[in-house]
Amino acid sequence: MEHPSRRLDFVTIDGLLAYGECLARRQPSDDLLLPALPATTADRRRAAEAAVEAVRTFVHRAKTGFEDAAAYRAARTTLFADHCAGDPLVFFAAWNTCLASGELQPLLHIPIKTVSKPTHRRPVAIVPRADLTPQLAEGRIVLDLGDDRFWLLPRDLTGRTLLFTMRHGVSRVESKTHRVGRRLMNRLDPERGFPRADSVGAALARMVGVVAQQLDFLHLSNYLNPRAFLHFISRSPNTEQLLHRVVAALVPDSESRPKPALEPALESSDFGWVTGMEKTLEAEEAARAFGVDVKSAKALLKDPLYCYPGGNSFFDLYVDVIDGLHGVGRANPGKVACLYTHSSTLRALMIYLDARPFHEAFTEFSDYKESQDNVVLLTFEQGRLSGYSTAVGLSERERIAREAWQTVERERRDRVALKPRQVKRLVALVSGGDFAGAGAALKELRVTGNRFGLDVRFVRHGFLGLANNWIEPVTEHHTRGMSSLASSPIGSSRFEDFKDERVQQAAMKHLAPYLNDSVVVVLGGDGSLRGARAIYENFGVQVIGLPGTIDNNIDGTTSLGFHSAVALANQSIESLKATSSAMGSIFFVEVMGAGSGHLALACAYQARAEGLLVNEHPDPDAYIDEIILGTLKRTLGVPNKSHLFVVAERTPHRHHREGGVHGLVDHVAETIAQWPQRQVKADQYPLTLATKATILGHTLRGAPPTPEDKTIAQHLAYETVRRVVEAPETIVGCMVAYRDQGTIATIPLHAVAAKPFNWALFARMHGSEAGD
Ligand SMILES: Nc1ncnc2c1ncn2[C@@H]1O[C@H](COP(=O)(O)OP(=O)(O)OP(=O)(O)O)[C@@H](O)[C@H]1O
Ligand SMILES: O=P(O)(O)OC[C@H]1O[C@](O)(CO)[C@@H](O)[C@@H]1O
Repeated sequence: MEHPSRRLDFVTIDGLLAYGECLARRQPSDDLLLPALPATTADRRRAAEAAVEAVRTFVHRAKTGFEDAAAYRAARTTLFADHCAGDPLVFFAAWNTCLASGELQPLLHIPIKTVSKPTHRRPVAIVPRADLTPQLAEGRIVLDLGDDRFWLLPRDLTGRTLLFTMRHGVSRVESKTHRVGRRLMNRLDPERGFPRADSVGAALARMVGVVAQQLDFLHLSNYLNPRAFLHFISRSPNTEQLLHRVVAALVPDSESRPKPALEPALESSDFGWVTGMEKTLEAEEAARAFGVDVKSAKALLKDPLYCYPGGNSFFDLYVDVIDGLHGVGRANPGKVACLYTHSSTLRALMIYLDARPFHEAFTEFSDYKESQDNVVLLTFEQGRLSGYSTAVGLSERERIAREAWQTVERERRDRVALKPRQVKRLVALVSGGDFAGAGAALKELRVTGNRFGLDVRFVRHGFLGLANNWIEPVTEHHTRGMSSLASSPIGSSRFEDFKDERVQQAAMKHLAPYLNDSVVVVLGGDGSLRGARAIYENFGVQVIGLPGTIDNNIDGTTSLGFHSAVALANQSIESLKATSSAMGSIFFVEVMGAGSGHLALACAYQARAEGLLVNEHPDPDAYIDEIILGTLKRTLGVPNKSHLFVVAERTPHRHHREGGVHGLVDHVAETIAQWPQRQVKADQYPLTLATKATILGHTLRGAPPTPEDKTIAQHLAYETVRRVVEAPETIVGCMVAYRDQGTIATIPLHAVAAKPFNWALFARMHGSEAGD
């Protein structure tokens, strides 16, 4: 993520004041509740400059966290009233000046109870067919929603709340093109809004009806009685209009309309003086005020911490929504609550429910608009909100992704030429960075392959070997002792030319004799699996991929080499911890993983390292200053305490252009030397604290294979051979994945994706996980 101070260096107090004052002079209309125009203050500039310091203090104080959203709001109100003289423009200028210099970033991580994302797995509400396991279904009602998705409902509502969260659909002023927000009394569009609201109601009624039948059938008491539902709306008329349409569908014969309650958490964003403006006009106005192009101006307006003139930021709304919905859940146990709200509320909810950190999820859901999900189904249980999904069809994004997937998956199957028991030969190669366990996999491919009557060949040095025709027959004698060998006994390579289709074409000449009755097994990381996919899709080679990379960055599987790399790293880490605790020294251990921090996290977690610097971190400089130096400030000098930090290769920071441990050691040593506690007093002889870096680098790729890696390798290889012989249509064109407890699954090569970083574990390591 680019640092805000670089993107927003055009933002100045003068620019902010000029822009804010210009907007504050807009003529209000009847349906807009714009903030009052502040009195003209000659000293507004000076007041804003002074308030910048107060914003900094606010951010500093915020880092210690807040009990709830109300406490956060109160602190913000004090900042506004006491340090900005209650002038929204002074607040606007001071706040956004700090935003532009990057000083507000820590707010995205402040612990606010009930708003911090839980680090535990959430109870899921809606799951795709592929993920529906007996464990998930246990004790739940499983309802088929169509489209291969299932809704898991509790068998009774004791201690739980069901929340049906709906947005208004299409209103007269559309949030796609305009800043709508809580200050504009918006109504449903008569032509498009009413039918949309009716379809939301019909879909909900259908689902409620189906569940009720199932509850009847299961002899469970029906807690889905629409007459007993609670209804909550915002102040905007369109939410009440939606409520009436939905209730008409849920209880068609009802005489009396339910009385909804106003719920503040359902209010939309506060856009202050921008309310009602066209978004393009807003961006043009900002571009003019700051003297930049529209694209640059949008970078400011789209920032989640950007505070609208006279209004709030998206982050403020997020805090209110998440805290407020927990409140609704807590206050109504055993009930079903229908919540009628706005797109920004649902966006906040999606971001919260997504497992990724706020800033990543914020980007993912940035295009959350009219055409997307209309109903979010939630269960509040054990103090937490559960997973989500749509009830009215799929969201636009989901549908597109799903259709594309189905088409490609059909094409994968169409390309499988092998029939059961037709395969006669198996050709294997290892590609990309080498890894432990390759030997064990190759040996098992040879042994099981021969047992199933296959002629087995190995290619030396990966795709490079294909291009050079280094394909060799293999016998028992070649693989003797191979399973315990480190790295790849048949070599590997990075061969960038293979991305060129002409080079692939040339390699095909050498594979020609194998095209009819053979399977090619590619062992390697994500890049190698892309190479495998290329020859499958471009030339119809019958390919199977096996995951092998110390990075362990492929989703849905453990990759070969990972466990061995962690085991070897652990030996060095434990040695360094021992000497650290004896000598009081500080150690930074750099492990590989320039593109992904899974290896670094695993090494750091099992060794109980003091901290972990990875590429995925949104702000490594802040991590160095706050966590690494902060920890050392507390722990240096504690008797027998070790000080060891794991650093992923090339993690960028401002102390060296190569990142990683480079420059870090000097920076830490120099900073520590300045600390008062390190100043030597007369007659004192403190321990000399060395600060050192150890780069484990390629040693981890050549790690000896652990029993775990050898076992995984054998499972993967055995299943590869068995399935390609017996049911090739289930495995050709796929990566064979190793799941927990020895389960083997296949993932189409076109669906191989990056493994998300385990932020939950990261948070737990730092003692900052939320929850009970
Ligand atoms: N898009 C592609 N098309 C064809 N071949 C590719 C493609 N991407 C990668 N390859 C081939 O796979 C090789 C290995 O890829 P890469 O260097 O990304 O390593 P990797 O398999 O991801 O392993 P590691 O995790 O160790 O980096 C490349 O050198 C190239 O030969
Ligand atoms: O030294 P090389 O071969 O360029 O590879 C370095 C990369 O390979 C990996 O070790 C994966 O094999 C990455 O962690 C690392 O960034």
